[in-house]
Amino acid sequence: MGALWSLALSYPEFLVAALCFVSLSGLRLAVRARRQRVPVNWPVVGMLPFVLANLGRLLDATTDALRESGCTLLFRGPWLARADFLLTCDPAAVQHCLASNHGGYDKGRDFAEMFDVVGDGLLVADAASWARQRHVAATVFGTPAFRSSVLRTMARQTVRLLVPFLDRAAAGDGGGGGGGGGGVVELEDVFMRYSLDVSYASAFDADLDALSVAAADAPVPAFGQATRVASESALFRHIVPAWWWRLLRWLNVGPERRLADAKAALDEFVYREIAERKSRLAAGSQAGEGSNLLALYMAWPRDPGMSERQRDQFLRDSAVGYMFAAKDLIVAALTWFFYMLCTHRHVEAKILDELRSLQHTATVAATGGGGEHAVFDSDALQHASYLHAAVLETLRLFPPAPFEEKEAVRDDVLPDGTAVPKGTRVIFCIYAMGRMEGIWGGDCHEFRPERWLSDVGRVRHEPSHKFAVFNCGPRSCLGKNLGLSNIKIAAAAILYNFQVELVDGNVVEPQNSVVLHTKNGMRVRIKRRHAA
Ligand code: HEM
Repeated sequence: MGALWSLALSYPEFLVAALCFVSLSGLRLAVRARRQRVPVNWPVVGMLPFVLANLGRLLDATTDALRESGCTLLFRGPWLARADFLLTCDPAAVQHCLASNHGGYDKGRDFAEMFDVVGDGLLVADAASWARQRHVAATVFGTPAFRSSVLRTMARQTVRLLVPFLDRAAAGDGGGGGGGGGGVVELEDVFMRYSLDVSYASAFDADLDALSVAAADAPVPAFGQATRVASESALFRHIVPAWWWRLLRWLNVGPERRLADAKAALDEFVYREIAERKSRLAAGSQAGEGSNLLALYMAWPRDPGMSERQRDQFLRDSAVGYMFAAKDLIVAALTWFFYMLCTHRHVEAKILDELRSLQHTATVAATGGGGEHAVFDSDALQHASYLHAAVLETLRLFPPAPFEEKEAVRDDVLPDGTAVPKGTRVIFCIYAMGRMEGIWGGDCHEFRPERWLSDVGRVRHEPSHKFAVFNCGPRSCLGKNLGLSNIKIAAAAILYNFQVELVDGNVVEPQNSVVLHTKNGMRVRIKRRHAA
């Protein structure tokens, strides 16, 4: 060091030249960073400045970067942070990694650690453990009694909770007040409570009533909030270097503390529920029977190699995984669906026409307070093709799970020739896929349900490597049809009976999370739709 310093002092022109070189390189990178949308790879910090500079619009900035890089780019994290990953929105890569070469890609131990709130459950399992759990889940989800019980639960919670809650809000009692008739509600919060009530009842066969009129002003139960907190923390763990969030976890501060509290809330609740059922079963009651998720999992023959503790943990991980899979994604889908309808009134009008033509199939339900409302169940909505198309179009632009992630278990090459060394994390940006001209055409940014309809008005099928919202290949979503039914049942009930208008000044934008929640919620005015 001393020798270098004396050399620099003896030959100052070297020092000046070195300084000029460093400054010019820095300047060149800075100009490139400003001009182009592809992230610049800075010395030491890698592409982290791109993330920090775009924190307010991470998904759109990532989409722009992918568009400019031809759909695939290598994201460089800070030096020594082991945070490099391959980012892609190329349907051929999706097909290759998630379907045809599925065995070459795992979720990976890093992912399981980042998403440890679901324990060793299906959502993070790999290899033999995944195959075993997938088999159990596919059997449970495929049980006709389970499916019809979940569909009944969706319609029941819509009639007894969602519609009365909004009816009360429309009468001006929904909190938030304000002029213009009707009442103001935060719609994403309403969906969070509703979806909690649906998934809770289908998992545990008990009513939580988080959306009851009586609970309107109470905070969402800790159990319900926990899944959302965990999703935000999972993204945080993806963005910052692993040593950083591990340190925060060790210190139990910041987002890691919130995550620990969320996990404790989930554990306390689910383990208590399991213990109660077990003791009722031991006492000879039929409490463990039924077609709810926990009962079906408890009835599954126990693996002889499993201890009682491991069995309880398996039940806990399965129930928590179900709440993750089934709850927050529906909330995000419903919220963005109503955002799209509020900003595309002509689509709303077409759905209403369709629902009116199906009016004879609706069930009329009393909402208390002397009011009556029409509600459609999943059978009644079988023929609502335009509604279905509008839901798919929302999911294309606002996929509830905006990213999918895998790790290469061996060296591989993507169809476009990109080399994937063993251990590389590959992140599929599903959000960007919905906004690529090369995939959906020049009008890909438009909300146009018609793109999903054939000439005779039938819903068009799109291959899952192009529309990967429910994943693609052997790990595809097991609850796709149930999820779509839930969205349509809730959406039809709301649309048919109420007008929903965005409250002025409420900017609705995506939050940085592994689930596409909104950043600040969505405040809307609810009015009764007298003309219905
Ligand atoms: C709009 C609603 C939904 C969307 C967009 C959605 C999307 C997805 C996606 C992207 C995955 C892959 C996750 C991964 O591997 O990282 C997945 C998996 C899964 N989903 Fe869904 N889902 C929805 C609703 C549901 C519902 C309602 C259920 C249950 C009733 C459900 C059950 C599952 C299960 C069990 C898996 C795990 C499959 C496996 O790893 O083998 N999903 N879903």
